[in-house]
Amino acid sequence: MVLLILVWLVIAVVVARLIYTYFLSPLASIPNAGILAPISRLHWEFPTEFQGKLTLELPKLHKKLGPLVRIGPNQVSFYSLEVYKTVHAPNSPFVKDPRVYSQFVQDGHPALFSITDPKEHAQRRRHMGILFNRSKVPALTDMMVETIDRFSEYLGTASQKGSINLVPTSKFAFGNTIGAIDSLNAGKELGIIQKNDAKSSKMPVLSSITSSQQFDRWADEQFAATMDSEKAPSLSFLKVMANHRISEQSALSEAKEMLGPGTDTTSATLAHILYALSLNQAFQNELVSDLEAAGWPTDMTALESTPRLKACVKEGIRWTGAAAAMLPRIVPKGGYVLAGKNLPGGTMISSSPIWYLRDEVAFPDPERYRPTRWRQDTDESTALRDDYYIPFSKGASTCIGNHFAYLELFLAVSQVLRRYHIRPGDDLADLDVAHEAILPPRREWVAAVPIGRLTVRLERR
Ligand code: HEM
Repeated sequence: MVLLILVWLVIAVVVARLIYTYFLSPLASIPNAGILAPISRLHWEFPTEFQGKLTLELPKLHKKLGPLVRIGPNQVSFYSLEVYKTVHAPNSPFVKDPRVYSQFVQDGHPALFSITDPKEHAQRRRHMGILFNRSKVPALTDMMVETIDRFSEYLGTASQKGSINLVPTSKFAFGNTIGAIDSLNAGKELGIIQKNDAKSSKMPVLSSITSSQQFDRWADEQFAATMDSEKAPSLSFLKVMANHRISEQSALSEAKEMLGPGTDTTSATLAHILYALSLNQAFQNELVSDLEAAGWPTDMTALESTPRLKACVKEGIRWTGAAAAMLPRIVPKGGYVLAGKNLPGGTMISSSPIWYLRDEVAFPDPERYRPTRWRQDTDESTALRDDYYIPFSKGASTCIGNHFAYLELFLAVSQVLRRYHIRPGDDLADLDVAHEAILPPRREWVAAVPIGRLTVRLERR
């Protein structure tokens, strides 16, 4: 009898919860991503993300269902530039969701990316400006050129055997990044890389970060070497940070946290640009002529004043959409009206900046790599284009590395072109080499990962 009552009680609670979730909750009037999505994130959002399809599927659903889609009991996805501008405004009351961003904290010391308290975040950002502001980034030019030289040498050696697949250069795995940095420095690869690469076929960033003991050891060694004035490079991120009101421990956490957002993004973009250039020989030749005429500059002002190079890189950043993640924010206490719906305080809302980069009106044929779209004179259509170009997001947490990324990409594209003529890979030899590359199929987690190969052949000039 008691058991029967218990069973009925459980059923009553479940039914009451279902009635609340589907009919009475303030989110009930928002269309659902899937029939079971409002019950638990495990029913729709988590499995879709696990497969790397969340940011690929949601824009299709938004097209059918409108600017707001419920993806979990308390989670809403939005796709509207107007809403994006409100949520990511400079003094926005929508803060980063600590449940998500805390996953990126290293050693219990939150860094810029994972700090969720707005005041603490604003203060850290001011301090970090000493390295990342537009006026400071050019100081990194020599260091970047030196590293790019070694990277170009590596490409030359690798391509002696034939076509090379650029995906390992860009494949998203935190481990790959560390491996690339470390093998460039020491000429050897760390064991952690193989382990991470094996694990990172699913949800790469999580699996990689959790297997980070070896990484921590490696980072500590790098830190000790950097702080040792005899062994240290003349310009060092860690030293500058540690000498500017940021504790040594926080400086190390900043450096570690930055490896993901700061390297996978630019390496994926570079790989996509080189691939696209291999398929558009006419554009590549024109770009080389411009760079030759400008004397292969390495100065940032000269690089960004070379219109074809600027168009090449800007379109590469748009087309690659390397930072694919949804950026979860919390609706402030008291609730907020967005897209005509009153969302209660505490709701998690998110959107991916790369959706706006693929807007069909702002960027006709968004899947095509078309640098010329950045060379049109300013008019009404370019205003829309410029408004939708938000690869680095907007507001208080807009990417602090954007000038760094531009300089790195300007230098990497131009220095690789200086040494090599980029031809399509052998498997693409039948393709017309005068076409606009189409975005290769991919999966998207925190970063975008091409499913197939991006091959090119390099011929020394
Ligand atoms: C094509 C290259 C890049 C793209 C598309 C990109 C994109 C983004 C986006 C969309 C955000 C916002 C994330 C959020 O709100 O959660 C972000 C933040 C960030 N990015 Fe980048 N990024 C790039 C390169 C870089 C580089 C080169 C660095 C460092 C050297 C970097 C470091 C950071 C950091 C530290 C943040 C956190 C900023 C904050 O919360 O104040 N990124 N990036």
